[in-house]
Amino acid sequence: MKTLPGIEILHVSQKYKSSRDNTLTDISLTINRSDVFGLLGPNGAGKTTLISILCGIIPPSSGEIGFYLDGRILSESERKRVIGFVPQEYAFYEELSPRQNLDYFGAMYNLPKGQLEIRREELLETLGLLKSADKKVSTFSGGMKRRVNLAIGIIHQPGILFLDEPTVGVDVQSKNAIIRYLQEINRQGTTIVYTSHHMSEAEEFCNRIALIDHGRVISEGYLVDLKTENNVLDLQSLFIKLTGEEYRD
Ligand SMILES: Nc1ncnc2c1ncn2[C@@H]1O[C@H](COP(=O)(O)OP(=O)(O)OP(=O)(O)O)[C@@H](O)[C@H]1O
Repeated sequence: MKTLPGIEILHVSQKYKSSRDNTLTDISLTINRSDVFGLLGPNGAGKTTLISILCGIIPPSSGEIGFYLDGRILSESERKRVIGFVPQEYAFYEELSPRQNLDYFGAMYNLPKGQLEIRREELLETLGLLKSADKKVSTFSGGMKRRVNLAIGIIHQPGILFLDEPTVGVDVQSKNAIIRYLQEINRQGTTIVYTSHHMSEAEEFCNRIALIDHGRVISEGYLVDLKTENNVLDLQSLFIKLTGEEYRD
């Protein structure tokens, strides 16, 4: 894929009414169409706030965000169709089965019935959920719930996908399955923006990153370049070098 812009973030700042200081200050980033882009940083850095703004869940206090597809800027209604979001919290109905959940969320995107059925079965199979497809999600393990959460976020085949810690609290098998699947859809053309606290996972998965600390971008670029410039061998060392050793809570 060529290096075309996917998302342009210009001077985004955010101040919650209840807090004294800005949570985000003057964030400007360009995310390319072909990227797996990691938003990384210590606890409380502002990653979830930024991803929530990018998904349109909360408006920024100031600044602008442009979404591009095939080199042209998307309208508000196009954005809603093109964007997918996999939140950190589970976003499904525990009392429903994966099949019922996918039918419900697919209908919310107005997917035609036949198309939805094909997509639903494809996702259940690829994410290893077929055998439990009619059982209540409340009975599932953490790894299975994460995979249901992912399936729901991508039911409408988004062109731009945001994921907030998609592999938190899951075993290696589920983590690998999720990352492999995300790599595949990125190869097929989906822009991916994700947050994680797993540095080895992010190192394997992302081509570009932004390190956020105290609500500001303190470093951004291609991971290989950042490691060379900072004379470190891995992402974890880069993270510690740039954000320090002290606790953030
Ligand atoms: N709705 C809100 N109202 C007020 N303050 C908030 C709200 N949401 C988040 N914050 C504050 O904004 C700061 C950034 O939080 P955010 O969740 O965006 O960080 P994060 O980088 O995702 O952290 P973590 O890695 O712990 O998930 C924190 O100090 C948090 O307490």
